[in-house]
Amino acid sequence: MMEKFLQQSMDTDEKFYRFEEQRLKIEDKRREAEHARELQMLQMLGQMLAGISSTVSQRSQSIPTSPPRRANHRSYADNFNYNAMTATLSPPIVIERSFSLHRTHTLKDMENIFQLVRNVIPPLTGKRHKGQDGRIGIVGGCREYTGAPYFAAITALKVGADLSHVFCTKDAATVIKSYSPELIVHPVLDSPNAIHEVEKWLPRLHSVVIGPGLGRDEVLLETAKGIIEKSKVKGIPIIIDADGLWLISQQPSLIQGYQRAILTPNYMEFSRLYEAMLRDPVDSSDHHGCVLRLSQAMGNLTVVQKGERDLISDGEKVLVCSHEGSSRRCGGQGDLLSGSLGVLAHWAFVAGAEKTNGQNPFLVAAFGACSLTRQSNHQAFQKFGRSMTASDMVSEVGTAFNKLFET
Ligand SMILES: NC(=O)C1=CN([C@@H]2O[C@H](COP(=O)(O)OP(=O)(O)OC[C@H]3O[C@@H](n4cnc5c(N)ncnc54)[C@H](OP(=O)(O)O)[C@@H]3O)[C@@H](O)[C@H]2O)[C@@H](O)CC1
Ligand SMILES: Nc1ncnc2c1ncn2[C@@H]1O[C@H](COP(=O)(O)OP(=O)(O)OP(=O)(O)O)[C@@H](O)[C@H]1O
Repeated sequence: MMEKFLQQSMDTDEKFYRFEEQRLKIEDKRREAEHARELQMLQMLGQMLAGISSTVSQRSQSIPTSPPRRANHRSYADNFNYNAMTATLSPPIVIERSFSLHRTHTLKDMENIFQLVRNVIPPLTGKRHKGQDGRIGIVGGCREYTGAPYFAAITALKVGADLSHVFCTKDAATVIKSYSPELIVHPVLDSPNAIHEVEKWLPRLHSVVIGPGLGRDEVLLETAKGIIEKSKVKGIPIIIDADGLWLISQQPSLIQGYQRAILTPNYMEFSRLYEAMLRDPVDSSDHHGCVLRLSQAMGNLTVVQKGERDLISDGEKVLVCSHEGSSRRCGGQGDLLSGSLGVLAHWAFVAGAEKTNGQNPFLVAAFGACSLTRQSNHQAFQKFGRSMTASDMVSEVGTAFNKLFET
């Protein structure tokens, strides 16, 4: 009976998406025209600012704050034609410095980054339709672990995604559905043509989070590998967490150099990856250097090293998120982080260079997700103390988000 229910639910989804695809095409055309207008205005603005920027640029060249920009940095915004805009506008010097946080960072620097996060959040207006603010896919959930994909997927919705899909094994699907009617659950990961089953959905997804509750079964890891490869071909932002990171530590080339990927290792996962890539143990006296080096070794993709302070690097800069959380370390906190990052990575990616002041959107997204996770932790701990669990944190996501980004 449950299978029949799941089939019906998939059929309904299928129908909905056919209609939605039509609507999206129309909406895309409208947005393209809008972007062209914006671009024209920005080019005019760029010309006006050209005189001022050349003076500031000359001054900034004497300040050795960060390594040179990656040659392909602009590719983040290619889809949206922002490369023309960044070529016209001068580099955002002030924010550039505030991002160079490997030595010192002030409250003002932090506020600048918070502001960039606020910039990428899509406004709530009556003009948008279901799906536009984010369709996120979570790949994970097996017989042992059903909580992790649930936490990630529900957090994505609470942050503001419109639709959250979980791709899990058959065993896990009914359980995850029973936690929440809000989630769309696909019991496909252990089916014979699992990769194809997930691939069908990829054109409709804005980002994928791979790993929460995936487990380490060889067949499932092979499927995850196939999904990563298909997602890369489509240029979808990929967040890799938990057992997804186990896979990457075995086969780093799978994601190496794909700069639309964000890795979110905890202490153990970081050590595994670092040793696999750098052939050295982690230097516990130089956390900043280690996260920077790992990102570089992976081809400058974004690495979020979770811990007492979250360190975020794209191989050029290191951001530190030490927003107050709590001393409670219940399982599932990393799943909230990866789920929220799924949404924020999409928002930052499509927001365009002017909203992130030309900075790597995934750094901005990661800083937002870390702050949000820690704020949710802090609020839940205030209420529940030692009995606080990840579900209590999920209940705080909405108010934490408002407090950080909408006040
Ligand atoms: N409700 C659910 O369904 C949940 C399911 N989850 C899912 O579980 C799966 C496995 O994930 P994982 O994190 O347990 O595996 P892994 O990385 O091998 O760590 C294992 C060992 O590493 C150590 N260790 C960890 N942190 C450390 C630190 N900071 N500092 C020092 N040591 C540290 C620690 O070792 P110990 O202290 O026991 O010696 C720990 O036992 C994965 O799919 C995940 O998504 C979770 O999301 C939770 C909620
Ligand atoms: N020692 C700490 N002090 C304060 N906050 C921490 C500490 N360690 C982790 N955190 C917070 O918890 C978040 C998740 O980190 P954690 O190391 O628990 O991930 P994880 O092990 O992958 O989680 P999960 O249990 O979901 O697998 C971090 O982003 C950070 O906000």
